[in-house]
Amino acid sequence: MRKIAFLGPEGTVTHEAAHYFFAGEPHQFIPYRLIADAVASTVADETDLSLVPIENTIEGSVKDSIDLLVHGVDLPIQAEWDYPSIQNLIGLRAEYITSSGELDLSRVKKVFSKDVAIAQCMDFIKKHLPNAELEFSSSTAAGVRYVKENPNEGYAAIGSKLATELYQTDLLAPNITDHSNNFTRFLLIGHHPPVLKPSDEMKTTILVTLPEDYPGALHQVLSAFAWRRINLTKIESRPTKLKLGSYYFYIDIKGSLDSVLLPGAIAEIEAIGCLVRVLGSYPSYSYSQRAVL
Ligand SMILES: O=C(O)C(=O)Cc1ccccc1
Repeated sequence: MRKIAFLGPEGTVTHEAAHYFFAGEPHQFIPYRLIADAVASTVADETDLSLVPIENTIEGSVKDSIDLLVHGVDLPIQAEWDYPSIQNLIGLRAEYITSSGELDLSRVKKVFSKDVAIAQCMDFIKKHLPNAELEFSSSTAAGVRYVKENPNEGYAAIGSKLATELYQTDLLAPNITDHSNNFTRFLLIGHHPPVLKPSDEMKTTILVTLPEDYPGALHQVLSAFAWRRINLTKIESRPTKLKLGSYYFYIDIKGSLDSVLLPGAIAEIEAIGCLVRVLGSYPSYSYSQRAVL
């Protein structure tokens, strides 16, 4: 049985996703206050693995997670999954029912949620919650729990159905995400992988630092992949934090490090003076491939 750390408290989107990915497996899921705390527990060997949200269809990268992988820790990526992150408006229904029995969301004074979740529901907030201040919480479930603990204040939260059930709150409006195909990609990181079924798709993630004063270096990096017809699925620059204008490139590549061409491409970019760190070479699973274990 693996111990898997996740952003808590119980009922976060990550927790819901963990239940889905590991359905039927007797793993122990352990909640942490921050993604950084979850990952630190894996570094300290208190947990075997961490499940971290890395990217979202609407909001883009979850920067805390990318920066942890880039700067904070040296844990290999073992797998990735796509999960539909459906957000809901959650609260205590009795606070919003009018004398004629209708739900009046204009009474919501404050809405609590994780920054990425709020960003996924901005259209709904603008249209249906005209009087609500926005307040960030450390996770969606932390917001739902807070709303439960503070009744009669006109508070509501954005979070998962699982959180609605766990904190005995009501679903004020289901599925309020701005686009119906809102997916979040999760990474499983750590040194002790569970047994995984093979996937048709493998990915490799590398971190590249360009040599200084080398005009066209990024072009050369990209062309090392291009002429070998290796597909890149993501490239993002993150500051090295060492000096202004200096960046790491976080690159997701379709294919395994064991494939014929990829080691050659990496050797070529190293030859021009780039530093390359491999963050992992791992199976990639779509939502429908849940039975991976
Ligand atoms: O706060 C949560 O519930 C999380 O797990 C982070 C998150 C938020 C929104 C989409 C995906 C993950």
